[in-house]
Parts: sequence; C-alpha cells; structure tokens
Amino acid sequence: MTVPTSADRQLPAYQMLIGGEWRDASDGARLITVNPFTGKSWATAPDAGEQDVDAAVAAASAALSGPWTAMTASERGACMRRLAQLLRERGPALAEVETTDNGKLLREMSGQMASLPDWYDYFGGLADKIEGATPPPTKANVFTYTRHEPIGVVGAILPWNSPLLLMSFKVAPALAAGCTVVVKPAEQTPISTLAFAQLFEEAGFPPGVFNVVTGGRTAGARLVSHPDVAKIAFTGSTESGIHVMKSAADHLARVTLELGGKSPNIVFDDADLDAAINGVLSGIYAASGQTCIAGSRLLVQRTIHDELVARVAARARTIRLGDPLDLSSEMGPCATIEQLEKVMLFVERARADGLKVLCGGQRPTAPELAEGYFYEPTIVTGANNGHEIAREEIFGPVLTVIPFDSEAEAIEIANDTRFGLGAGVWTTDIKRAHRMAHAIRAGSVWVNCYRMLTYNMPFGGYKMSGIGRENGLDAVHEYTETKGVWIDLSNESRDPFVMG
Ligand SMILES: NC(=O)C1=CN([C@@H]2O[C@H](COP(=O)(O)OP(=O)(O)OC[C@H]3O[C@@H](n4cnc5c(N)ncnc54)[C@H](OP(=O)(O)O)[C@@H]3O)[C@@H](O)[C@H]2O)C=CC1
Ligand SMILES: CCCCCC/C=C/C(=O)O
Repeated sequence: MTVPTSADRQLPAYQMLIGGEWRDASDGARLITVNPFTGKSWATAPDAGEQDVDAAVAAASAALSGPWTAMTASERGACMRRLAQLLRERGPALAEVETTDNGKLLREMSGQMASLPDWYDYFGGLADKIEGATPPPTKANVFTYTRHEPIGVVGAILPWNSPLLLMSFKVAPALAAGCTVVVKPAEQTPISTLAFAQLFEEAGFPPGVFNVVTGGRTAGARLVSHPDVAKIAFTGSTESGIHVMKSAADHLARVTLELGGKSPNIVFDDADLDAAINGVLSGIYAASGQTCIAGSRLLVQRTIHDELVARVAARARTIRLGDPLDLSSEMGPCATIEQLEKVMLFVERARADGLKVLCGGQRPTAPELAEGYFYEPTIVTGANNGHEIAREEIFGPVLTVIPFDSEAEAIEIANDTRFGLGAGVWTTDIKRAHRMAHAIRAGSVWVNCYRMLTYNMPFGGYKMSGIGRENGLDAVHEYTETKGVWIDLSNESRDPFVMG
C-alpha cells in the first residue's frame, strides 16, 4: 500500500466494482498510479484487502447461482454484444486512460480498442453454440449425452503491459461459457480496467457477473487461494505463474497461464529484407519491447548478418521516442521505473560480458524525455544463445543478435530456450516456411509477419511460456466442465454387482 500525500488526494480517485456497487477498500487504503511519461502520480485506486476480495468472490458466486445462470445463453450473448457496441463508442476514451496509466502508445492503443469489441462479439456469438454431444449408443437401452457447464467463478489476474486486451482474452470466453468473473489488474495499472467496468451495468449485465478488485499482492494471493474460485486465468511472469499454479493447486482450481517468452525472429538470406527489417523492428520496439511475444532474439543467417544488422540499427537510431499520447511518437517509455531499472541492468551485464552494444544502451538525453521512463532502442551483438541476454526475458527494447549458418542450426538455436511463446520466420521459400513453422516449439509462428493477433486464433505457450490457450473456439472450453449424463431407457433391473 502507498500512503497518499495531500497532493495525491487531489487526484482522480477511482472506485472498484463489487456486486454492482462502486466501492473503496474496506480499510480505505489506496494505490497511487504513476504516468510513466511524466513520472508523476495521476490517479488513485482502492488497495483491496482480503475482505474486499472475499466480497467480490461472494458477489460473483451469488450472480452465478442467481441471475446470470437464470438467463438463457442467447440473452447472455446479447449482453456481450451490447458491451461490444459500448466499447466501440467509448474505445477512444479508454485508450487514453490506458496510455496514461502504462505508457503504451496511443497509436497502438487506438488499434487495440478498435478491435477489442470483436472479442465480445465473437465470444458473445458463441455463448449459445456451446453444444454438448450425444455419443452413439454402445450399450443397449442407454442414452448418453454431454453438457459443457460453466466452471464457476473465474479469477482473472492481469499484467500491466496490456490490461484491457489481456483481460478480454479471459473475460470474453469466460462470460460466453456462463462463468462470472473477478478481475485483479496489476497494482501499477488498475485504472483502465476500472474505466472499462463502467460499461457493464449499461450493457445489461446483472450485478456481480463482472467484478474488479484493485490491489497488490495481498489481493492477488487471496483471489488465487480463495476456495470458491474455480479457475484462475493469469498473464504475467513465469516465476509468478508458478506461484499462482502452486497456490491454486491447494484447492485444485484450474489454471490457464500465459507467461514469459524469449521469442526468436529468424531471417534467412532469401527473405524480402525490407519486410524483414520492418518485422524485426515491430517485434522488439513496438510496445517498447514490453510484450510477452517480443521478438527479442534476432537469428540472422550469417551471409546477410552485417547488412541486416546495419539496416535495423540505422532505423532503430531514428525511432521517435516521445509522449505516448502524441500520435507521431514511435516508442513510449517503460511502464514503470522498476521495469526501466531491470532493462538497464540487463544491458550493463551484457556489456560486462564483453558483448557489443551497437546502438542505444542508455536512457535518452533529450530534456523533454527526462521525466519519463525511457530507454533507447538497443541492439546487442556478438552474443551466442548461451549469454544471459539471449536467455532471459527482458521486457524492454533490447534486441540480441545471434548469427546462424543453416536451417538446422536456426531450429536448434530457436528451440534452445525454456520458453515457447512465439517465433517469426522470414523467407521466400514456401517449403522452408512450413518446415520451420512445424519445427519450432512455440504456440504462435508468424511467417513473413510478426505480432499479428486476432480473436479466433489460439494463443498460448509451449514449455515455460504457459498452460492452456486463449482466443479461438477452444478458449471457451478453458472455462467449462464437461459432464456426462447417462439415462437408462430400459425397465429391466440390472445386476448391482456388475459394472453396466
Ligand atoms: N507474459 C507477460 O505478458 C508479462 C510478463 N511480465 C514479466 O514479468 C516481469 C516482472 O513483472 P511483474 O509486474 O512483477 O509481473 P508479475 O508476473 O509478478 O505480475 C503480473 C500480475 O500477477 C500478479 N501476481 C504476481 N504474483 C502473484 C501471486 N503470487 N499471486 C497472485 N497474483 C500475483 C501481479 O499482481 P501485483 O503485482 O499487483 O501484486 C500482477 O497483477 C517483467 O519484467 C516481465 O519480464 C510482466 C508482465 C506481463
Ligand atoms: C498472438 C499475439 C498475442 C499477443 C499477446 C498479448 C500481447 C500484448 C502486447 O503486446 O501488448
């Protein structure tokens, strides 16, 4: 908990949504959130304690055993589509809130908010199409069918890099499945989720279907360990994901985990180099590299290494750092001072390892950027895949270049990581493109593109990048339990001592 000063008490003070009511934390504690461009506090939110989380879970449980389940699946879908419509209208305002809270470019947020309603339309449309099966009879006079029932109350834990997008990955399929939800945004960036929550009542959702508790570790830990939470959907670091899974295991809550990455962006010498350079830049400098799918390892075929690296560096040096609300800015600040410090330490250690920092490697010196948590677009060369900077998730604008000679070597390096979230492949050879896409052990492979995203393509990680999938038809089943129902159609008495 941060203790507000008298100046902080003048800031916009948001409340959290529990059971359809806007509330402060029961002990009145508040979190202060900082605009990473100005380095100054800009809003406050409740700092929920265990009691508040318990109240939110109770509200979600009541909605589950009451009005939400009483609605037909079509009615629930209609609520979701109304939410989508409201999001279309309010998207631009929500984009500005999130940009102020986490420093993501408004340029990118505007695109995200234009597509976010599609999640609620798509999954809202699915709500009344979650069909069970009637397996053909294999026993005489027995009729069997399956039902996909809502799993229960879902706890959704969000990171700070893309709160509204990553919340929608979880909330849209959960609502479609008939679940109710308690969302806990990251303590650094709670405000856009609270602003989004204002749309639920207007869209016609019964109170308690969607709840938000804002707070830090106390709130998150209580949500994960709460015995009435049936499922935790988490996005964040691999280390925290492991904690969450262990804690959820105490009451066997289901989990989906979307965790870290160290994704390879692989450029072969037959690639369209202009397109590849664009994709390499987008992979690592979009969102200031603060994305789980950052293409943070550039694997480049040795024959084009020098030319490609020189051209990527030339463009990286001209990336326009600036106010994330200014649509002409190309890269914003890191979201928090802690994240900036983490990035700086990685680069310092790379230098100490004898690696070359080809460009960037420092905070910008322009006075207009001095208050913000900026770090220059950085390229580290001379590394091999064993160096720390090639193995650990940095979550910042730092690209590590690793040369390779053959396709087999590219695959070996690409897969030599504990992560497996994404990968890019740049080649004009269609056979190689498919061979690579099949050989790389990662949940998403982009060929001649990078960081593409849509609601109907599954997203998730292999290995330590996660468990389960978000988005796509199957995501709904991350929020259902399948029940088998058996009906005896015969009038005969059965032998009680023999399995039927
Ligand atoms: N895969 C991804 O998209 C992301 C990866 N990261 C990686 O994680 C690193 C550290 O960032 P950080 O913010 O600390 O990420 P965390 O993974 O620690 O935090 C992400 C979310 O999880 C919550 N959380 C963390 N631990 C627990 C727990 N034991 N029980 C319940 N909730 C928990 C946090 O809450 P709170 O902090 O409010 O207590 C926050 O809401 C980054 O540098 C980056 O490498 C970060 C964000 C997103
Ligand atoms: C298939 C792409 C999924 C993107 C996952 C979330 C990324 C968020 C971000 O980059 O801000």
